[in-house]
Amino acid sequence: MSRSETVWIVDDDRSIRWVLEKALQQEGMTTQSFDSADGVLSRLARQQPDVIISDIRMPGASGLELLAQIREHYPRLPVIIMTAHSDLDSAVASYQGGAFEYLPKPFDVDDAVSLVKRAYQHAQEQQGMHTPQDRPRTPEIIGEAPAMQEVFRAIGRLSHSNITVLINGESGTGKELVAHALHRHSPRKASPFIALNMAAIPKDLMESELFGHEKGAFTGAAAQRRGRFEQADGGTLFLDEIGDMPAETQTRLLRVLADGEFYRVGGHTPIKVDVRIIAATHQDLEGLVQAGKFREDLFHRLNVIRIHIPRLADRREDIPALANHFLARAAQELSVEPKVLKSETEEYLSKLQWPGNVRQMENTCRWITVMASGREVLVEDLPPELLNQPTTAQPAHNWEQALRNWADQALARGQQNLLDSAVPTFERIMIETALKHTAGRRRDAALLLGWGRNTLTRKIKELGMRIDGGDDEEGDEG
Ligand SMILES: Nc1ncnc2c1ncn2[C@@H]1O[C@H](COP(=O)(O)OP(=O)(O)OP(=O)(O)O)[C@@H](O)[C@H]1O
Repeated sequence: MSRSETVWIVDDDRSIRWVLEKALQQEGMTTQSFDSADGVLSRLARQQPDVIISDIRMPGASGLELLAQIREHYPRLPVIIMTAHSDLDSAVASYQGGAFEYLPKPFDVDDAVSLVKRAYQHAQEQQGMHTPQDRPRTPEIIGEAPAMQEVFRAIGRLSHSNITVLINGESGTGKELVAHALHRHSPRKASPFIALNMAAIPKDLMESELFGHEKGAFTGAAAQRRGRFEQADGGTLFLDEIGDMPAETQTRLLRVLADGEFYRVGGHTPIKVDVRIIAATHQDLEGLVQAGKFREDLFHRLNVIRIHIPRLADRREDIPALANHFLARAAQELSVEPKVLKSETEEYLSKLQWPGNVRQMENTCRWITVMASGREVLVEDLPPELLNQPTTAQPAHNWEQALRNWADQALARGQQNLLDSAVPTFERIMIETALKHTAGRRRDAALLLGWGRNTLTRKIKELGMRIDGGDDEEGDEG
């Protein structure tokens, strides 16, 4: 680097400022310290550093307010937010507010220094002053919907652990993005994140892909090769579409997870690795276990923490933000001006089913960027396949899926005795609906439900339901 990088340190705690100053200066960086965000805001108008590292809680403007101002006025200036360990909400907020990274306190000084260096390098790459390095920045995850907030919370909660995670969600919902975020926000972030899609690898190459092979191990093995496990040593191995893993490989994987060591194909020396596994699937793994297609013991080893990524149709409120994000990205890729959605178009897009989830949305935005004629995108400008689609018309069995999602999330939250609340709710809804259809006549409603009248009366009582008026038959109770 031809000139020394300038880093601004913002913290009301003098000892933290001091520690950071010393460490960064030792690495040849120029530092300037501030004891409040207010000081920084007034200074920024005149001068900008290369990187800012800021605490959240300070007298006056908070670090998050500072972050918001910087994002708005100096979007290229990377900000690292320091947060107290326990303060998960701030961690998530800083991440969503566009912080380059957040640094949990207390931190390791070396980590802080390497983070500052990465932030600097990233900003340089963004400005095209350096050729991109091998670590492409994972795009931020967009998600205001409650179900996505739940996902962010999980990422925050797991950010100090190396625990195995199983990610569930339909194809294109963002499983790989979340896996990558889990890695980036983990103690292993400085080590590799290696992704491998089980569905994309021919069955007979899978073992060598995962574990590597020795020279001459099989026809075509002309040289020794390190497998993905070795490449991911110290870091994270993301096994996508784990449900597609062949039975023999499952057995092998289970052994590796138990022993922490393996042999390359054709090899005789055990190789020790330290790898965190994140697996993902769009399939119902429990179902595969029951059908004998997935090893139960492997399932339990992977299913330590489960994160469910909702379908795009279950987080419609995020659709406009996602669409605008992808339009901006497509415009950047193609070096054209970004298209702008008319509000009717946004609304129309928000009502579609999106069976291909976020990936379909991303592809649609590329299509629009190339194909739409004007700068403003009208409904007519959308790809033809989106124009003749049922919109929010819910398929009749959607409630089953909704129920499934509900149960999945309740269990993921550690809830127990699910049926205690689910069954009465179910019965109450059925009874209310039937009574509505019969204008409150219990005898008829019982018939519609397929219960005897006494059963219905008993249920109404047990459920503590207050049924007002319309009951013409109280007298003939048997
Ligand atoms: N919430 C989000 N915000 C921004 N981009 C997203 C979001 N979710 C997904 N994407 C983008 O959508 C695309 C699909 O996501 P990803 O590959 O992570 O999905 P997936 O569930 O792993 O898909 P598959 O199961 O088909 O492998 C990616 O380009 C990803 O960057």
